[in-house]
Amino acid sequence: MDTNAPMNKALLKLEHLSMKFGGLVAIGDLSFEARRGEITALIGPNGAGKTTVFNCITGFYKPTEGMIRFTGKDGEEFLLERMPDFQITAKAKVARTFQNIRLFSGMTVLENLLVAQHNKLMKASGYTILGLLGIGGYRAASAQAIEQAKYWLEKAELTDRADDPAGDLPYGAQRRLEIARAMCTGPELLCLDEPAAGLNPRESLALNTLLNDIKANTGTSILLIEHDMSVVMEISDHIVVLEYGRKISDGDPESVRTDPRVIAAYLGVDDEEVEDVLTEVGDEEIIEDLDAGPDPEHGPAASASMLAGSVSETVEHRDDERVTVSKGASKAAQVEARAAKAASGRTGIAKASTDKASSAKAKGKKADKPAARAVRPAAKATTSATSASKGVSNRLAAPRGNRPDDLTLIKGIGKINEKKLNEHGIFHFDQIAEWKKIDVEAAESYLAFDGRIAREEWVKQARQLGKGKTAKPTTDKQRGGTKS
Ligand SMILES: Nc1ncnc2c1ncn2[C@@H]1O[C@H](COP(=O)(O)OP(=O)(O)OP(=O)(O)O)[C@@H](O)[C@H]1O
Repeated sequence: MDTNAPMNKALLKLEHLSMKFGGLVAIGDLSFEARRGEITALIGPNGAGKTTVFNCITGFYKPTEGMIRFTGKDGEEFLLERMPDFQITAKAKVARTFQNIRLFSGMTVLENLLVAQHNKLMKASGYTILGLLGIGGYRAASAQAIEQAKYWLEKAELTDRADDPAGDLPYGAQRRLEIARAMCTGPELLCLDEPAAGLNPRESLALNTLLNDIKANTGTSILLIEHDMSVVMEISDHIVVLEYGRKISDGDPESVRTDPRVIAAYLGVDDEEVEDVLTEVGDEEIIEDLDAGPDPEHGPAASASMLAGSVSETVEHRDDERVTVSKGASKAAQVEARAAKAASGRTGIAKASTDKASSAKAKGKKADKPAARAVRPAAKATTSATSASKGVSNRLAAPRGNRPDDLTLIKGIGKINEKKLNEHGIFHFDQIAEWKKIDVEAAESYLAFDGRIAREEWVKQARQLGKGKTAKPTTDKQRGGTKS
């Protein structure tokens, strides 16, 4: 692989990209670039449009507007939005992995890596039987393919499992195998869709090592969608943040993690992510202020952001569905509005936020939260609303024996979601372990998730955890019963 191509120059440039599904603007006027030799992360709350961006880059979707310019290492330019997906892989050398693992699970680990090089081998065979029998370049190409596979087996720490069926590997190892398989195609750009999803800390570390190794030694650039902030902040050179399909922040990890628009965009969506940002920023008062919702004096106007652009109040989604985005739903826009309003003498958003947080405290109450931010099809929302009104079927008034389980041991549940679950009468692993589809829908509704509980396999995790329970001290609130 060529590691001599000019580094830090734009390899991928998205220019005013938009993607609409019916009336739903999944991506709106998005521009950013990914530079050669760097790891660029694309982050944002659920439904922000990250996967849609990937699908446009890799040719799964044709964008409604805009350009995707890709400059190869020899200077050749490709307009990806005009190319069919197989050419994007073969000519521009863009490889990707998916949110859900897509390996040949019945094949061995090694076979998966060799199959990835099928196109290269077929080309070397000249598509003739003589070629396949070893005349011409096939033999050399096949030896090279094996070397390549061995190299990536080692890098992915999978040499010992080379002959095992891929489906038998632990989850984290399967993730690394997917990346190794993509690397066997010799990509210039590797697009990874949530590679750390469902990994334990040890597996996350192994993933970080692998990605850093790719960056340091191969010349392959990486575009990464990831919710795990420890991975994003640790390995990214450059982060682009989306909210409702608009770019709200773009910069290095340091500038992005302290950007109040970013913190705001994450609030109320995914408590783990919020907690991570909170920890990074270390200012509870800013968070309290952002969580307090729109400033009633200022009004939840359309975004004042040059970056975020306006958020439509109501958009249509295919013919039979309708999606509503609440007025003022963009929290990034709320932050900007407050920043603009900050009186003279205040030196920045942090000070403004602190002042407002103090005044909210002084009034002894917290402003209403803005309406739920998740954008989802009406049909689904209706089902969820029905389920939510019933609630989960096995809720309790209080934890049994005043000893709730530590639900944060379920990967995907942070302190905020645990609190919400407790408020809805869920305290124990066995309760979650028994959830049926309707219960999952009800829980998703009040946690404002869309498919995440199933994706993160909470029910399965709860079953396993139920076998070796971990209890934690009961709070007064929990002893006093629940709201639902
Ligand atoms: N094929 C499609 N048809 C209709 N709407 C779609 C389609 N694909 C995506 N969307 C909508 O576009 C919006 C952005 O979705 P997308 O999957 O890109 O978000 P995301 O940021 O990747 O979310 P997540 O983090 O949950 O994976 C969502 O409102 C989604 O419902």
